[in-house]
Amino acid sequence: MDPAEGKTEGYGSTLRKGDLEGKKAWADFLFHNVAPPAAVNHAVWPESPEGYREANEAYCGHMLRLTRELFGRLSAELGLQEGAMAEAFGGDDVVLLQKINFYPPCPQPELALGLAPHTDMSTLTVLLPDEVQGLQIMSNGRYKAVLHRTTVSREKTRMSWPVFVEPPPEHAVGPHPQLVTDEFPAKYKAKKFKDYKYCKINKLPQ
Ligand SMILES: O=C(O)CCC(=O)C(=O)O
Ligand SMILES: [Fe+2]
Repeated sequence: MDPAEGKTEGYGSTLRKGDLEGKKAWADFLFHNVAPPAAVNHAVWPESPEGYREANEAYCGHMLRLTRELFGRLSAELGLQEGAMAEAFGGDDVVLLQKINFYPPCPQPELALGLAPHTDMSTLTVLLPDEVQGLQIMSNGRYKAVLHRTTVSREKTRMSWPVFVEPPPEHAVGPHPQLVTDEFPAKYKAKKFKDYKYCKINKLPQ
């Protein structure tokens, strides 16, 4: 994968990123789209374990239902119609990007982090962690991107399976018109999601 070039599928590692706050990043990961069907490239899905594809497709169906439910509730909470957020983020073309994080045991966990502090680029992230502690939520606020990072364990491998819910790349994202008023003017410019992602990955102003 090469996120800076817009290739967000495939295997990657934080190891090569060098130093962060005097610590080493210590994680491997795999990204691949699971929805919509037109965005799925099975060539980047792992061939093992057996049944991976079937399990993932079933999981994706549940994720789509959950996403619809969450969008409905989040819209209602903002005083919008139930379908407003789902529609604003691409309707049936919404992209589900599966990531699998692998944090091997690290002999000196105090000198390492799994993932450096970051906010996700997605509209929503649904995270399935295993039982090994590691996710640290660093700040919080309703509907704001949450800064978070992960740590590593001395003895245990940790894994996590976030699904990033994203608008389609060509889809324009920006403040919902019904939420822009004289009192609350637009804080962000509307732009294509792929352009937003490009700026975020390359740390360019939005
Ligand atoms: O491993 C975790 O618990 C979180 C992973 C994460 O933040 C990410 O992959 O963006
Ligand atoms: Fe994250």
